[in-house]
Amino acid sequence: MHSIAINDALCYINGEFTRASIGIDGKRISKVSKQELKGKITFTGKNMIVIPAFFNAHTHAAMTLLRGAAEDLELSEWLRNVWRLERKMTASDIYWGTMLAIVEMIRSGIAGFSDLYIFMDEVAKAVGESGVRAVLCYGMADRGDEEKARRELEIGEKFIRDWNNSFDGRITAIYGPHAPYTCTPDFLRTVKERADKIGTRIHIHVSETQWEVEEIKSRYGTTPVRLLDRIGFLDSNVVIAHGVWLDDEEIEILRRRGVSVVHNPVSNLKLSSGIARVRDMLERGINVALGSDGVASNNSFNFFQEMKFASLLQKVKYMRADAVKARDVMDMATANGYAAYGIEGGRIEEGYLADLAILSKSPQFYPSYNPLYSLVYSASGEEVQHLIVNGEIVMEDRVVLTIDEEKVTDKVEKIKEKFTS
Ligand SMILES: N[C@@H](CCSC[C@H]1O[C@@H](n2cnc3c(=O)[nH]cnc32)[C@H](O)[C@@H]1O)C(=O)O
Ligand SMILES: [Zn+2]
Repeated sequence: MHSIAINDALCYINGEFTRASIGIDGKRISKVSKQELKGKITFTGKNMIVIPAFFNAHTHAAMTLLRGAAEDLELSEWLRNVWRLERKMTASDIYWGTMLAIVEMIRSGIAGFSDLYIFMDEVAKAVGESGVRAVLCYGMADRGDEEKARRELEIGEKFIRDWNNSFDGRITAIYGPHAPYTCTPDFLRTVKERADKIGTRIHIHVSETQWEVEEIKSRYGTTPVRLLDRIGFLDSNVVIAHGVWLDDEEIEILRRRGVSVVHNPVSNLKLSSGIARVRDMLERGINVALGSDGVASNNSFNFFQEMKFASLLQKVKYMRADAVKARDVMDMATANGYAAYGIEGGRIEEGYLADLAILSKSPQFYPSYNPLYSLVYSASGEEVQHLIVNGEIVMEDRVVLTIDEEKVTDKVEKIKEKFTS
């Protein structure tokens, strides 16, 4: 008798859909079988599709608060606006903004996310209460000020001490230096040394825009990835967001160092940053995950949309329909995100964490040649019926069990007023 049994469903296993039953005990998948399984709670239904839940590998969850506040601007202009508004944010605002993000993510089949932001204690509380998984870091920027460097590092490290591995292992707390243009090489070197000492990962924005590449060249005489490599920053404990403007040699450096890259196609389009060389990276064996970025530059957490954009963009970038296939983006959205942060999830396999999304077929899933193509190219997101995270049901029949949605949207609407005055 398993605590949860999912019977006779079309399951995404090793890149294809096969009929199987899944048994869950504690926080892990304990059985994947062709036979029917017994469970205290069971899910059955001939049209059920089960996938490893998505992992949103780069976001700033509470930026839901600024969704729609700075529109049709490129990154540096957008950031100037955003940074002015972020100064008005309080700890409590961040809590409610994050809760809204989590509601949307759960409804889109996302079980876990990586967040780099401010007032991270509030983000951790929201993650704890809502039952999802997260890799969290306080976004640090020294901006060439030694005193600020010290303060930022202190906040970042206190956060790691307070929250790493909390809530039954659902939270992983890591280092989050913002970017090479807001952090000095000295600061980044210190962060890397500290991270190595305690064996912690690092998440950072790198090579997002052409402006960044030019800025780093004029300051340090080299490109962002080369700069990071020169200071000994890059290895398999580092996850970079974006990586839009990489040359061949930089891609080779990332491969050699085992760095993971998070692709954020919609945000990169919306801020007119560019289209990353995802095919080249995947072909060379780089672990590429998928992210929404903050929804002030997206403007929603819809991982089906994110997958579709990721695949379609690469097809025209390379003028090859097979540049990035449906299976590639499914893996980017699931297994690769977990792998980037060293979390044993993202696969329907015995021993893996039980983070699973159960979907039903919507009309646009018919006729059903192969659910993989329906998921990547036709889904709206409404197909996600139930979400299981760490072996617990957090959404059932599209009702998020852990969060009062109306309270959250009311609060956020009130908070918005201070940004418009
Ligand atoms: N503690 C830092 C703030 C860094 S937090 C992370 C920051 O990343 C910003 N951000 C959000 N999306 C992006 C992006 O796509 N590229 C670069 N920065 C972003 C976000 O607005 C937030 O201010 C300080 O003292 O300035
Ligand atoms: Zn970002």
